[in-house]
Amino acid sequence: MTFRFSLAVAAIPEGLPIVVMVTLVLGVLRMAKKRVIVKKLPIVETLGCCSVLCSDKTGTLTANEMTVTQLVTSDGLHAEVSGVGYDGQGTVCLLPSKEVIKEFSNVSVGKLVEAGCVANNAVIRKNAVMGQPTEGALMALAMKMDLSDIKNSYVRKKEIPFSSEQKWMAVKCSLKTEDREDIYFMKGALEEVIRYCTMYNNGGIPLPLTPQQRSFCLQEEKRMGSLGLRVLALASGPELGRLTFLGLVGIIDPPRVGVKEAVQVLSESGVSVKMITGDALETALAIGRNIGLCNGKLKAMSGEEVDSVEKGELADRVGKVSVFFRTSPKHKLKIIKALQESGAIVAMTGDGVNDAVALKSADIGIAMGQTGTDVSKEAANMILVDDDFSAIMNAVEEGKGIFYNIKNFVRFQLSTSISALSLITLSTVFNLPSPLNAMQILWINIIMDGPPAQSLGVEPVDKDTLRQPPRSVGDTILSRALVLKILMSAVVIISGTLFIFWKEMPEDRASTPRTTTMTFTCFVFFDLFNALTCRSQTKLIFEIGFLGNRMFLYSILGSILGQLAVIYIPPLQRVFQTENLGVLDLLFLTGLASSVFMLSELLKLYEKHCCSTQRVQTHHEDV
Ligand SMILES: Nc1ncnc2c1ncn2[C@@H]1O[C@H](COP(=O)(O)OP(=O)(O)OP(=O)(O)O)[C@@H](O)[C@H]1O
Ligand SMILES: [Ca+2]
Repeated sequence: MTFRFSLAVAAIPEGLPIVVMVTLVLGVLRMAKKRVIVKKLPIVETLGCCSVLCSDKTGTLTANEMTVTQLVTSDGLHAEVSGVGYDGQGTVCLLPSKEVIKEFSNVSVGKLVEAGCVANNAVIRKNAVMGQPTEGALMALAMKMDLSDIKNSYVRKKEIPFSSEQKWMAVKCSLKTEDREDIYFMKGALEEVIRYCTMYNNGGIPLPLTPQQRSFCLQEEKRMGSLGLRVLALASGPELGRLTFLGLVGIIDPPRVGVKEAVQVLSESGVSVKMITGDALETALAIGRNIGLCNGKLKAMSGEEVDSVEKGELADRVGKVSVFFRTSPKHKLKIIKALQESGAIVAMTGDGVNDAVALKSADIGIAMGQTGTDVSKEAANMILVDDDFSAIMNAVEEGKGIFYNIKNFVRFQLSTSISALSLITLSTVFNLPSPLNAMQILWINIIMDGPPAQSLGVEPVDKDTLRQPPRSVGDTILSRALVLKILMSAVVIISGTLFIFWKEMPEDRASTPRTTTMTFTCFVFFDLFNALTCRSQTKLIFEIGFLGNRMFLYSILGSILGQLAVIYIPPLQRVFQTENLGVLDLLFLTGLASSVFMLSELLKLYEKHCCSTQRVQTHHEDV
């Protein structure tokens, strides 16, 4: 009895957690090859449930390579800026005259560019920016007008630094040469900057800022924004609250290559992509359309609105919104929490310090490896090494594939283990000699937990499975359908093996080496055929191809050779209590064992047929 009990223990698939772990680790390694670093193992599996991807705009969807392309002065002069990069190549031309402006040849443009250069912490050295790209763009503009040295004629006395909540920054300076009163230079979002202004610059002379003038600025901001430009307002004056408004600059930041395609694939596979940005509505919408967010049917919500909506109501509304604009870090957090409340599994990508909190609270935080800040990388649990947004798509597919593969080997291991346990139980109950001895059970155990199971974990997963919608977190691995399939395979294996056991049993009911060898080999063959059909839940073997998984082929081949060795090599025969079998015996066993494979393949065919007729029916109903 104790002997049988220990046999039963051996038949438990204790290798299951290890196989799951190894499969996850292999997944992480595969992802590393695709330039995605995963910091926590379970994230791989969570990716398959991801239903919403929130992305910060600047630096994630766009390249964060900022260039000023146009400007408007407060007195209504328009100018276009040519040249990209930071080498000072390019010109500023007034429109429509195309007159090239240098230094202060036009006072209004000169003052505007000067403010952008002085209220600035970026340094351009060897054609590269050190500091924020937005500020780098303003430095490059100053270089194009030969104004970049003007910063040195001021002494900076104080700085009110930029923050994503405040959305502006200012410096207090005095001229080095003259002993004049201090002067403030401010830059930031228009609606913030204009609150500190009482005057506007008109050809070098400050005039009171009238409502008409304000609405002109707003209109210009919208116009530039709808071209997808980030708009910054500039002002200067003796005191915050008594500033003179100088004008606006429009900064282009092109979408990253491949983002549009990635957004499309993600949407098709059921992940809805949302943009959360600190920029203004028009800019956000233009970029959103450009990258094909929500097929261009965009619904937007501002940070202010996020604040004003009741907590419960927010969860209902965020799902339908695809662009959040003028947000601060605390809004990003609120939006993610609301999405999670509505039942979504949320991934969030970001690059800045201001994204860190949101990255931490999302189910999957994704940071940019090259341009991202260290804080964001620390907070994230996944890093895109090359800042390649489309790598997220690969990672999500990997996540879905791994869950699918885990299901496959769980099916394989459980059906084997149930069969082995039942055989031992049945023989005990009916007081028969044990159909399998201890060494044989051990061998079966190795096959069950070892290479064949492991190789099911690396089965390449077909595109159809990857395009399926994200599974819900509540989905268990052991669904009812899967349990039924496991039981069905187990019943076939048990009946087949018992049949051989009965057939090979001599009259006196004392089992001989031939009896156990036949029963044992029968069970092992059943197991290998079972593994073959477990390679896919839905696809027939012809569809996935016999040679599709090299690891699997090797491990099955190894198992067959091992089995033959156990039967035919004398020293092993002694250990396993086996004896030689004839070719006909082997052929007969192969034929019998293939039944578990055939049956399961037929079931797949039947399910496919049902599925397609169902689809046709629903299609008819749709019509
Ligand atoms: N260096 C800066 N100085 C002054 N104002 C700035 C600066 N950088 C950005 N702004 C203003 O603040 C707004 C928000 O910028 P911020 O960098 O916080 O956005 P963000 O949340 O990082 O954007 P995204 O989510 O798109 O990356 C910008 O639209 C711009 O008007
Ligand atoms: Ca950013």
